[in-house]
Amino acid sequence: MAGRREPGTGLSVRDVVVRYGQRRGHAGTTAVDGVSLDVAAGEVLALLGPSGCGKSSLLRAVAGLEPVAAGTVAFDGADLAGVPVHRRGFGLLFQEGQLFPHRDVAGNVAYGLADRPRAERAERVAELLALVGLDGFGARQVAELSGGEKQRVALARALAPRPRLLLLDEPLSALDRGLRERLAVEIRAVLHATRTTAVFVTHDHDEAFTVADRVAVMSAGRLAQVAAPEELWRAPATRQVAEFLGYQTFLPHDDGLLAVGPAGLRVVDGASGAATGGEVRHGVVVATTFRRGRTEVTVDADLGAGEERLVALADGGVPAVDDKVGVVLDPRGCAVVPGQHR
Ligand SMILES: Nc1ncnc2c1ncn2[C@@H]1O[C@H](COP(=O)(O)OP(=O)(O)OP(=O)(O)O)[C@@H](O)[C@H]1O
Repeated sequence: MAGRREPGTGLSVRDVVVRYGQRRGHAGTTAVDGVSLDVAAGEVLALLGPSGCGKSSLLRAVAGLEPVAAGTVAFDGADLAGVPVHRRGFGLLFQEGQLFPHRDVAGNVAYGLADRPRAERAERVAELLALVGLDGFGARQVAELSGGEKQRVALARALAPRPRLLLLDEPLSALDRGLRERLAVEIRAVLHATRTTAVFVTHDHDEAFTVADRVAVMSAGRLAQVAAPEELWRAPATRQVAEFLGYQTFLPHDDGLLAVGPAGLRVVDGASGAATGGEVRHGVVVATTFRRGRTEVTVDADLGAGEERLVALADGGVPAVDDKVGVVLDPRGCAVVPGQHR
């Protein structure tokens, strides 16, 4: 029934459309094109997709920052049409945490707690700072913080009033890669410890897989697939989703297409190649790169879809540029995209 609250059912997005620049004689841009999505209470959902696919527009529509041209956004069964941003009970966290420069760290975290008694406020601020790993930082000035510390403070500030939904828009993208990876793990831990329901927008699939219980892949304003990280990786629904996740090439397969992932190819010498039992293809080494404790070999090879430049993992020794090597598929790094043949 419209308007009735159903506690604990979480976020429900139905057939939502977001358009920009629509006026007489101009069709405008359709940024979100009929998206339906549910986020259960306590669940963390990542909205993943390439730049311009409409992730931020969808998040902003859920927040109430962008009008919905069609469809509904509801929380715990109550339609949010006409409910302004500050009345939704949602927390927001953006790329640049937008801390108040003239307040200290504690003052920033306490921002949403103005209506609480002083002692309770202080206790909650200390609790949140401990949770984000910034115990004792309360009196520090914002200007004295590193980029990662600022985002931790922004997270603590967003969580302090116990929002019923936390919306995060690329909160880590201004940070360097190592820090981003560490903070993604921390954010997941904090969201789970506080049982916060959250939607996390990112264009980085590793980040989405680290943070989220389920990942919604968006493409050109629509949802391409919604699944748990392992399932998405194991069974991408379309070639487009697989490409976006980093599957590097696609080969004919009885049930559709065989998607070859970044760990789906190995460079082998003759003996170990034969031992795998798989067909050994031939390739020529273009480059080798040592990354994350393993050697990635860039090879030109024909796996059956014409000669392509591919990345394979070195099983044994590191080959030299221009070496002719054997290349085998490793099924553990491959997935079948069902029903697609090109
Ligand atoms: N305020 C706006 N006015 C007009 N068009 C907009 C506006 N905001 C976004 N768009 C357009 O809507 C589409 C979706 O943009 P959106 O920012 O939602 O995508 P995104 O997936 O979040 O991309 P990014 O990761 O680059 O932020 C794009 O074509 C964009 O150019």
